[in-house]
Amino acid sequence: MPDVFDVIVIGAGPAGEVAAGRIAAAGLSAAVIEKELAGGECSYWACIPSKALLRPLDLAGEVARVPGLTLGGLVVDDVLARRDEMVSNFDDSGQVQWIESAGVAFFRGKGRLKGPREVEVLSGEGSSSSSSLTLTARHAVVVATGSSPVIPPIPGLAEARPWTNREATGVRAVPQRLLVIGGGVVGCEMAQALHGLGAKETTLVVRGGALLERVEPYAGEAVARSLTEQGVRVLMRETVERVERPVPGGEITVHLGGGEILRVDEILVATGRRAVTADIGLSTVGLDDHQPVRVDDSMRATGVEDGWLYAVGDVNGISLLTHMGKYQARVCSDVIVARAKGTADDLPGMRDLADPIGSPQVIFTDPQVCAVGRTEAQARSEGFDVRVVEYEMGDVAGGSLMGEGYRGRAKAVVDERRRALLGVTFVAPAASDLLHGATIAVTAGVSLDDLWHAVPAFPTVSEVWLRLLEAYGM
Ligand SMILES: Cc1cc2nc3c(=O)[nH]c(=O)nc-3n(C[C@H](O)[C@H](O)[C@H](O)COP(=O)(O)OP(=O)(O)OC[C@H]3O[C@@H](n4cnc5c(N)ncnc54)[C@H](O)[C@@H]3O)c2cc1C
Ligand SMILES: NC(=O)c1ccc[n+]([C@@H]2O[C@H](COP(=O)([O-])OP(=O)(O)OC[C@H]3O[C@@H](n4cnc5c(N)ncnc54)[C@H](O)[C@@H]3O)[C@@H](O)[C@H]2O)c1
Repeated sequence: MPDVFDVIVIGAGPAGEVAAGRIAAAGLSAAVIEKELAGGECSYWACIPSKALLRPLDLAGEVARVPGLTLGGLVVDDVLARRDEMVSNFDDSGQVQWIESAGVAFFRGKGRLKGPREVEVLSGEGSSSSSSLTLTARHAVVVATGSSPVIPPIPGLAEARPWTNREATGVRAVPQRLLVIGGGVVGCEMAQALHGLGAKETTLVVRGGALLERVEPYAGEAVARSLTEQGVRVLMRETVERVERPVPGGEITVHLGGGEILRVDEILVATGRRAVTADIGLSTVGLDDHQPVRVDDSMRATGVEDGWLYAVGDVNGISLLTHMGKYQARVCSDVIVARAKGTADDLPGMRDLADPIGSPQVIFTDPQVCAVGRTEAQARSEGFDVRVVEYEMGDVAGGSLMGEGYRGRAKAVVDERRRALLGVTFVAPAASDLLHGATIAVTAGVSLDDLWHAVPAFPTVSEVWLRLLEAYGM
């Protein structure tokens, strides 16, 4: 295997894989270094397993709304077996095969910058068979090392060996009594999944007054209501003060700030994630290794002489979402290839225009929260001339056909000056596929006058688009 490549990518998660594959497809030589499993957090411990656990619960909700259908019992072992299949039983040989078939050299080991354009690959660290080699990049190094969970400094918590997203998505035996700390996306999705799979006593401790703080407030309220109806105990404005687990693996005693004492079998910590920047040698090239790697809109790291370093995905801290990391990787690869070949590096696809608009996201709770662009509060704080329209999704014919008790709400944030959308949110069961229409409208700045001619089919839930325009006064 050569040790000089045009481009070296550190981390083979979704962002790193896409970057390496696209660079090789454009004719440059590329290497990717992975210390765990090719496919990254997303494939084995995040998006894929969490959605595999949530899917049957989603479907159960759908079936329960339609008279004439009876739901059979949920067979938890089969759900877990399907999850295992979806994560390829934690075997990444298929992904490695894809990487190699794309013409990318794959190195298993820990990648660490040694200086400008030089990356050390450490294999078998700590073992007697440890080895290291140094790779050199002719043009660029791309950091795609992702993120890791933050464990808050609560006395006794780290010693109690709490679950993170890894143990939660990889669950083998569902705990009867579960405490979830954090009311963000992971907290809400995993509280729903684990409660639905048998964690009868699930308590969600939220330090603020709302769930899902980054989306429209009504979305967090709808999810809080629904979790409560499902039997999850949602404690707002509550904190965990202290934790005791005297016997490893045994019962945990949790002291809450409000004075209550809970006894649980497991704690899931879902209090956000931190960019993986420590111990990857950023300080050897003059960068802070405690912060996300700051990049410009071509994904090039700022403050590095000669501009040979790039960062895509969670590690740059812009949007912690797989599809956005992969989009950034496409932008970054095309820019690197253009700069290497000396061709124009400012063509339309070569800048990150999507992140500043507000990345699309689906939160797979029941109801689902599907949002793109700015919330009303963001738009107002940025000084836009805002008008808001809302519509009850159960009131469109397609909505009522979804079943009894189907409820949902759509909200559009309009920029009055352009008569175009700044943001759209749908909060309803099974609404995920409505989102891309909104993403196109918001990203392309389609005017409401043009949207009027995009006639939604009857009787689908997408008729809510027409109702929103009518509510606006069209
Ligand atoms: C529970 C959960 C559910 C989620 N669900 C969704 C979802 O439904 N949709 C969505 O869009 N996003 C979701 N996300 C977010 C998504 O998982 C991340 O945004 C995505 O994984 C980021 O991709 P990445 O390639 O930047 O990083 P990662 O997926 O973290 O991959 C980084 C890779 O780099 C490797 N690496 C790190 N350091 C080194 C090193 N020094 N040398 C070599 N290799 C290294 C790691 O081993 C890893 O394989 C979820 C996250 C969680 C926690
Ligand atoms: N469906 C999806 O798209 C999906 C699913 C899961 C995760 N993700 C991504 O993964 C990222 C991480 O998710 P997350 O839920 O871990 O982070 P988050 O930032 O979404 O939520 C963290 C929550 O923990 C709370 N918190 C922080 N510190 C705390 C403390 N010390 N004590 C109590 N509460 C505390 C915050 O107030 C917040 O509510 C998100 O940015 C999200 O984009 C996406």
